[in-house]
Amino acid sequence: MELTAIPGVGEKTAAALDELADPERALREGDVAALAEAPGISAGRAAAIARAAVRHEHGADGEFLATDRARDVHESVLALLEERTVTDYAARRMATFVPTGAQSRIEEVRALVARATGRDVDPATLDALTNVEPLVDPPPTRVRDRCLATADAERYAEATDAVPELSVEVVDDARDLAELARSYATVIALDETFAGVDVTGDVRVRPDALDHPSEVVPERLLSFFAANRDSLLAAARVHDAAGMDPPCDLDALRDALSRLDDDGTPVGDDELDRLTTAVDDLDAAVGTAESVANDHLRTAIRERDVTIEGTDFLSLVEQGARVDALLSRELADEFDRAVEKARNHLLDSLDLADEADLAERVFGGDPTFPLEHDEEAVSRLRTELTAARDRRAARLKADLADDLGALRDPAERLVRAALERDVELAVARFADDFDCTLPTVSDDVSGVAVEGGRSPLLDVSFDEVDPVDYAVSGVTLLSGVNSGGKTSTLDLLALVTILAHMGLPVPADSARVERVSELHYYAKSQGTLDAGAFEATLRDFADLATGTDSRLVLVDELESITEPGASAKIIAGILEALDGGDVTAVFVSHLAGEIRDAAGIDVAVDGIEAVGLVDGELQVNRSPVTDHLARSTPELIVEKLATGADDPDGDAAFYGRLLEKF
Ligand SMILES: Nc1ncnc2c1ncn2[C@@H]1O[C@H](COP(=O)(O)OP(=O)(O)OP(=O)(O)O)[C@@H](O)[C@H]1O
Repeated sequence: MELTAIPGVGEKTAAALDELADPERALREGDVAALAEAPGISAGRAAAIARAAVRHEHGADGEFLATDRARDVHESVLALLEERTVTDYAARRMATFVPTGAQSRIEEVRALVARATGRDVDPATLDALTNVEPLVDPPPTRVRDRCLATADAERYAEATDAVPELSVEVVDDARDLAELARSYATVIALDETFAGVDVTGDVRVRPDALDHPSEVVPERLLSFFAANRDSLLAAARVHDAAGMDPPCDLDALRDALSRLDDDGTPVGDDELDRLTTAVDDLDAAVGTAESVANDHLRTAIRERDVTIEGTDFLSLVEQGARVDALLSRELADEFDRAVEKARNHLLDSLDLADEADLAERVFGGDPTFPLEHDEEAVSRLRTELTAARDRRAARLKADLADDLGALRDPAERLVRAALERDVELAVARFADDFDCTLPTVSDDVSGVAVEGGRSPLLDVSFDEVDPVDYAVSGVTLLSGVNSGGKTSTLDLLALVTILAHMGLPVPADSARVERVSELHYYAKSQGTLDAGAFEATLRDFADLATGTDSRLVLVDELESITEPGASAKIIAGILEALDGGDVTAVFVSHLAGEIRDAAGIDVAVDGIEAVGLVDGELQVNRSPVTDHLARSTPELIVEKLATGADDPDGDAAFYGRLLEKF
């Protein structure tokens, strides 16, 4: 797909979208989360791009929603759908459901609806969905124990880009490599020319390293899974709860994730835990072991009677001979026992079975009091333990990355499927909550016909909405009492038409909708317009009258834009212009009779009829009666007064004369 061919996508946006791994897939599937990952593209903009891409792909670049009121009704529909989503992703994805006149797009969404309405909306799935989010790529973290090395400037730039986690060093020869091997635990040489060089240290020659970044930096894969763990586990739960076929073995995924902590370090390995604790606690354990030994010696010395020969005593006094000699002679056994206690403490407390030889060298030597550890032996032990810990961690990372590598693509699919399920469940809930059915949308239908239509956009609760039957085609005036439901009927027609062209089910027992390419819905003006606004409105209608696309036109009380006499003539003229075109037009008006009289064509007039006044309240039949000019509210009130009047020469005569005027 040529990205700049999508309306609204310029060179800059196209370049930003090109940064994505698979922009075409994201556009095709309306994956707004993926689109919003492109640099500088906000979530709102991503939705607008996805909408434009959908229309473009189906050859429907024109705007179906031609007026503000039409766009408002669409927004209200989206709000009802969004309210029924669990994830932000699905809420944003709803914005890609646009009405179009393109049959292929309508069919595409209807296929989704067919899948969705068969779904069981169970609480466990909805609950699991709360933690599903689109996967994120965490920013690269610096890895300091490894580096890449190359003698080639181009490879250097390539490596810096491909593996930002590692520092890339320029080397000229084996000597440089050897130098690096002293600073890094592992050096990965990228040039074939280094194959076979003999250098001390862990130097690997991997000319293909940049093609396998997860082998060079398994940390990348591990931090990806660590960062997305909650979402992946939740997506796995969604699959289980909803009985979906997962793209990978979920137990294997759970097992691999349980071996990873939040910063991407492998966990759950006893040997790594042992080595890590041993390194961390070494100094403290040596100190305690020393105290154990010295406590033993102190007690032994305190309890011992020492007999000292005269010569020894003299030598002590005269030559300052050390007491150690005495210790060695008199307390050799106790010293040995103290050393053993210290060694055992060190071995036991740090669990050093494998490093016993090195550990034992920490205590020993000539008897002294207090007993002191051998710092050099401690340092050797520390070096050995640290190296073993790092080797173990590296191996575990490599093993875990190996297991997770195979799960990387399935993980994407797992989360995407769960998020798409949220979209489907929201549609299913919408259809269920408002008793919807899939309408017929076809070129063979003329106009719109709704049976048992109940608009969820009314200002009364859905349970209290009276079902409306109405079929209309061609150019029609809709008359009726005040507050009878004329505007609500236009809203219902607009709602059904928009939903039908989105491919979605409609809140009615049944509906047949002509496939059109534009909806023009004009809301009632809030009062008489000034000359400029009046002129602008007439120009709008001139465009509408001269347009050639198939259209549904809904207009609410256009007469309120100017004085009644002029309005009737203007509306009659507009209806004449629309008549005979590829248009279904419904004009709500209180001047239906006057307009019909002024029009040079036969204009159909339907009416919402008040069946009477009960306790001052109008009783209304909400379904317009075809070919019927409904009586107005004033007429009904005058009629009521005439019926109730009792003085034939007084009020009854007056109301009677008034009534005759209607
Ligand atoms: N199908 C319906 N079921 C229940 N209540 C309805 C229905 N249609 C309309 N109403 C109620 O009637 C009220 C008035 O409806 P609406 O504004 O559509 O009448 P109207 O004929 O356009 O009035 P006006 O002539 O004053 O413009 C609505 O606010 C709603 O409360």
